[in-house]
Amino acid sequence: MTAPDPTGPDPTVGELSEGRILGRILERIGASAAVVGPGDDAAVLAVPDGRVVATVDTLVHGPDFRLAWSNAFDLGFKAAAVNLADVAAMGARPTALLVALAMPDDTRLSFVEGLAEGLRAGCAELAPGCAVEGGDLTVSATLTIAVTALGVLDGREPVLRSGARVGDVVAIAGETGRAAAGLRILFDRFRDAEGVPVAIDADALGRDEQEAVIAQLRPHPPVSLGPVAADAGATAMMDVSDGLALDARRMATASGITIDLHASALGSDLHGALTGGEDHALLACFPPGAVPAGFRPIGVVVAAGPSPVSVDGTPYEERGGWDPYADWDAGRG
Ligand SMILES: Nc1ncnc2c1ncn2[C@@H]1O[C@H](COP(=O)(O)OP(=O)(O)O)[C@@H](O)[C@H]1O
Ligand SMILES: Cc1ncc(C[n+]2csc(CCOP(=O)(O)OP(=O)(O)O)c2C)c(N)n1
Ligand SMILES: [Mg+2]
Repeated sequence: MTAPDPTGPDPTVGELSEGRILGRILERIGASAAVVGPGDDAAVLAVPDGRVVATVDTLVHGPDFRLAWSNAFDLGFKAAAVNLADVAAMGARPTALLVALAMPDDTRLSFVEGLAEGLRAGCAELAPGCAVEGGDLTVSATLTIAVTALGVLDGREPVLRSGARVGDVVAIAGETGRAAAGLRILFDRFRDAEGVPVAIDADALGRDEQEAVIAQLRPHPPVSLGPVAADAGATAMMDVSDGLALDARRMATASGITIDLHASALGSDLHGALTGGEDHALLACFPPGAVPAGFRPIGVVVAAGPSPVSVDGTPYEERGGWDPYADWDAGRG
């Protein structure tokens, strides 16, 4: 038990000390799985086969989330999920997160606690055995959550974007377009006359709409299927963060082939499935007959054609996904 804060039940971080905020975080992130966990100058992690998988993704208030729509728990969960998906997409098992938090000084302590709880829940649900093993705290005008994720390959070879071969089956695990449908609902329905985001009224949404909004705010990528795909012989893999067409183009370009997607495998909203990001589905290529349970075929790898991605043989020429520099409207709210 910590002593009550002298400043009242829910002080702002600006009324507290770094040590006190850190104490509240450490109480909530769960047990360390590291050789040395949080609290020293750095964490010490075991590396069973001598290789570390390492990635970082940042959530910034404005282009990545709005505080009217995301609560602290969901933000923590999402910050974990987007990074765990990148580790999984290498065929690896996530082992540790390092979390850098830059917060405005009027951020409530309860918000920091919610973030820590969301990070813990994201690890527990998506990558059991992975935990927050360290991080950093600082003050900033813009709330920013930068998560570094580390993972191990357990003797597997990493699955790169560049290994797809002509004749492979293109398959996906997870959703396509759901999170983007949720984001569209938020922008269309939960802003005021000036376009400023307002609180979500869940009762105003049908069940499918609620699920799409949850997919946006608290995505559940199929993290455990990354190693499964690697073990099944995946030749190439990546997570779909920006949009299927855009990310498939990155894979096709890296591999020097064309990915031909089958429209009939992508559901009734083809445009949404091709362009919607943030589901963090795992897109992978497998030799014919090797697609493991949890993945569904959505296309084939063909020889490099006029465009890196085609749909039912027709070159796909739109950008097909999110670009933070081109697409952010500069709003925060
Ligand atoms: N500032 C940077 N410095 C060095 N490498 C970077 C930087 N930003 C991105 N990268 C690398 O470029 C690649 C693509 O990045 P990104 O589009 O963020 O991938 P992802 O969608 O998997 O997060 C990754 O290998 C990433 O590590
Ligand atoms: C308020 C808000 N505006 C816009 C978006 C859309 N958006 C933000 S990040 C993103 C895609 C992934 O982000 P990026 O930084 O490119 O992650 P990475 O590809 O590095 O994983 C999308 C579609 C959003 N989620 N929330
Ligand atoms: Mg990234």
